[in-house]
Amino acid sequence: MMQLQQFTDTTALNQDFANRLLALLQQAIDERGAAYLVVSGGKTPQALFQTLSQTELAWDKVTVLLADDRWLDDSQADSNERLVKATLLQNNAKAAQFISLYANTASAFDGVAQVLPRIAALPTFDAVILGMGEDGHTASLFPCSGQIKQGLAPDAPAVLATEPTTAPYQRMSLSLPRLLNSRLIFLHLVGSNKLSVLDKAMADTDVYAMPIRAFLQHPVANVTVMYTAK
Ligand SMILES: O=C1O[C@H](COP(=O)(O)O)[C@@H](O)[C@H](O)[C@H]1O
Repeated sequence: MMQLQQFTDTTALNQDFANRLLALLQQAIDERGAAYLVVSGGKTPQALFQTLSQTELAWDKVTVLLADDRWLDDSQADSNERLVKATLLQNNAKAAQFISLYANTASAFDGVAQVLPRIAALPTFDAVILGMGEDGHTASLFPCSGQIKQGLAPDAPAVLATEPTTAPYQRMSLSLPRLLNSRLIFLHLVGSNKLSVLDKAMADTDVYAMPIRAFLQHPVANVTVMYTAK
């Protein structure tokens, strides 16, 4: 199931999105003394992260982790961890805990044994913010990868290594069932090309061709799409 929220521009979207996230995180802190926020990397969320980092919240009670990362250490420009540290974990949000999806092993496949225990025992997330590529990938669940059936399986482990053939770097990605284990799921889209991809995703049901469908068309999960054209 999917609900589309459209905004006039990124400023309006980011303000509304930050307010929604704050309310969710505050509710989680009030109810269980801790909150869990899963974010995506790439270009789309950078301005949202900067807005969020300045908000008033007991950030020391918030744990932040990525939905996926490229198999790069955080000194590398394309590391999602580097992006989150430079934009979200700043200002007030500097106090948040961060769980890395990276380990210093030669390949992501070798790193799974180290990363899996960090994620597998976490409770239900409070909010997951997904991104989407133009091929319909989300997190690092790529349609072109040999691991896509494993990543979308209902009994998949919490994390898996993936190797896209149409994008650079091996990846570490949370799986479909681990990402679905969240109180709320958002899909963050900026640009009319992403709206066209969303339309294509809603027009068919083959999840292996466009993995974002597994979230948008899930029979129980409710995904809120936060969209602006510019
Ligand atoms: O490779 C990735 O791509 C997606 C989409 O990125 P964007 O630059 O189009 O916003 C992102 O959600 C994911 O975290 C990232 O690793």
